[in-house]
Amino acid sequence: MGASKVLLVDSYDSFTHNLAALIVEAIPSSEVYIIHNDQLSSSEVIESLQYFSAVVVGPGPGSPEISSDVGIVKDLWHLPQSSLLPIFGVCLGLQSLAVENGANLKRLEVVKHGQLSRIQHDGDGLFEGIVDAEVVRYHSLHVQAAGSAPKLQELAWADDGAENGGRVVMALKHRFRPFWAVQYHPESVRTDGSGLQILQNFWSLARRWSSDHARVEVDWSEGATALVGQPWPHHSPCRTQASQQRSVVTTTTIHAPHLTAPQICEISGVHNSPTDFVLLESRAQPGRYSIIACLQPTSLKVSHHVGDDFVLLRRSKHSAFERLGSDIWTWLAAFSRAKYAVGGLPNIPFWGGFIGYFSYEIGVHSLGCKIRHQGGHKHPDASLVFVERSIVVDTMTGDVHIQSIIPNDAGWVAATALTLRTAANIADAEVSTAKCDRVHASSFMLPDKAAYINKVNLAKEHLYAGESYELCVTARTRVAVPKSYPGSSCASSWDLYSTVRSVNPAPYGAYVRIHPTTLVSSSPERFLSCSRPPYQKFQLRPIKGTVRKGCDMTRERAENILNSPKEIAENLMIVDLIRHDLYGVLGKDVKVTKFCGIEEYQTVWQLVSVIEGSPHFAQGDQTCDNQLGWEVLKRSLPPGIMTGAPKKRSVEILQNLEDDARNLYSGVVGYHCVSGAADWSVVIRSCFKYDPHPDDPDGYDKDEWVLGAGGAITALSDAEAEWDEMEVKLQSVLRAFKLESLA
Ligand SMILES: C=C(O[C@@H]1C=C(C(=O)O)C=C[C@H]1O)C(=O)O
Ligand SMILES: NC(=O)CC[C@H](N)C(=O)O
Repeated sequence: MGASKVLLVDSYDSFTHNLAALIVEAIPSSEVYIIHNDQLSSSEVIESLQYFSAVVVGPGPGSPEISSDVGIVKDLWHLPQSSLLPIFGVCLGLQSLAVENGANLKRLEVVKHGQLSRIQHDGDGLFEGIVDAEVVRYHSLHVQAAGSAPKLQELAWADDGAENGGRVVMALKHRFRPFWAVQYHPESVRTDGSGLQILQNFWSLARRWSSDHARVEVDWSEGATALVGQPWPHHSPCRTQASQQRSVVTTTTIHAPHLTAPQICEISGVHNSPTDFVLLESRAQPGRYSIIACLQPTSLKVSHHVGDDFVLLRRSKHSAFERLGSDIWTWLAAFSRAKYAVGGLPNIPFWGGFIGYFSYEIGVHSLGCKIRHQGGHKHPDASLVFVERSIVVDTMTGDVHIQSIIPNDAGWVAATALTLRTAANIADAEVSTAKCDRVHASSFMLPDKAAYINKVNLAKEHLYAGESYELCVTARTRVAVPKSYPGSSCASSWDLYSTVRSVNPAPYGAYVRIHPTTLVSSSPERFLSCSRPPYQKFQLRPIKGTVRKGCDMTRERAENILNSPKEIAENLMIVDLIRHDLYGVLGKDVKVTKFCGIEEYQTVWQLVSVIEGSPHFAQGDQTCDNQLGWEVLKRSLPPGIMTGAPKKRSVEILQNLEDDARNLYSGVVGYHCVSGAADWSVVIRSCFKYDPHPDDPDGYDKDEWVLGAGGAITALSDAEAEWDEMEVKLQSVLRAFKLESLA
């Protein structure tokens, strides 16, 4: 017997792949095909139904009464008898079933986003074996079928008490057609075992209905693939020729526990501002390794603007444009594949490879959203250097590894090891000389409080209307700093980095000077990492939930605040979104290994979760493996913590709410090693600047540093408290600057 095929109709939600994973778990040997609700015409969808055993209609933003929000979903409930098949609806799916059958649609008084409820049911077959279910809800709208939709039967309810005037419908079935639906999210990680059970029960009911009606699916054909594509999960490995010659990494290790990464940077020429320089620094747990790129004039720099169909390649004074086959990600995957290297030390995460950043807008583009703020096109949205020589400091053991992937480069490795050994002897005797004075600024342009509060309130309106479950609203601050020239007393960008790392020590510090961009980052947050293949493990570490430290804020008080339903809900929504992102490429094996742990940082306490996954498909030969990290990155950007959920609609709303492009802020910075390992942090608690345009008269005496800060807004957010939270995050870097007195 072939696999049971299920068609999953996605309304651009960020939990769809979680539902796909649950379907595959619930239905033995099933295959799930996912289509967007506007991908095919109604008649095409109806034509495709003959190949499927059942349809699942997923959740989504918006309203079942708005045609563009539900697309062809609304037509599924009016299928001609000849095309009828079992359908299961989730959330927006239930609401559409209800509305199309005449039920009343209302707004909840108190919306439920990421909230847990116990449900009561009437013992109908859909709930067989489920006694006491605790389920996660993500909805602003709800339906009432009793009295208005005689063809529908209510099956389950949540008692919201005074909040929403008593019972809220949680499940429905059609009395005459094989349609069942739930208002809650069986696929959420916090829904109990009843989530799996409800899908299994649906499948039993569906089988029974199909057998009673002698319904048999038509054998799969190429025509079906042409309509609905490949089954989930869909992953597209790079097909370019792998290089026959593999580079071999040359490494020498010295033990130098007192030699810090910044000292090594200073020895390696960081003060020479016109050159490029890159440091990724771990200054706090859970970071461990610091990576210093030893760039040469011939090091390859790759940059790309969102929307362009080419990359700019620069080496020494030469530059060339190269056309992208399909997009920047496939270009990077192909390049990485050709540069596959072996023989580095197994414990060191980075042997050589790309280091750099991707802007927020590049992620927005990958999502298929139109970019509203054109600021993004003036500056590179991706800027990377290909690092062949590097120094990696293991902050735990004090070992310093000097490595090169250039053939016959043992001479450089040995000479650098000697230089560092000598420096280490001096460092043993001295304390670090790195400056950490606050940087003089000539002006600050801070976000306007009233405007920010207005945006928070507008965001809440979108949440009440069911457009989004959570929105990460952010604002920019601009700081003008007198320009530093050789010999001047003004602070350089490296001085600024030294100050930022001392006022806000962070696990994912970064100093990335790839002209025309300079980034100074002290991010607490890993976005995505993956270990070296084979047996790759991917990890995301979202932080959601922030409490400011201070003398009145004990750990116990912070824990009480962070363990509140509001903060947990904020984090849960992102955990579910990230599971969806990872499931999208990896398929089955995605796990939440930590849920809402409390972690302490320099100025804040944060709620942190960890989601991990491994590819369940064969990864092919080793050289091919080193590019899967690019695909996972592409399909996970922009970071969900910086958008909210569902991602696409939230990004669209945020682009309208915010006044300018986010650029590097909300993007990612990190590396992709030639071995296939990678680690990217979220660009927050950071600032960046661009070299002035030659026509900009102000650019010669001032640098403009841009800082972003914001926070997740939920329906439970208090606008004043959100402003305070944004300020706390902003201050983590803003306090590295000091406003010059005008006297
Ligand atoms: C938006 C920022 O931070 C993000 C938002 C958080 C929150 O809403 O609690 C916490 C950490 C980050 O994911 C920022 O620092 O600007
Ligand atoms: N999760 C969902 O499908 C939500 C449906 C609808 N947008 C609501 O908020 O009620």
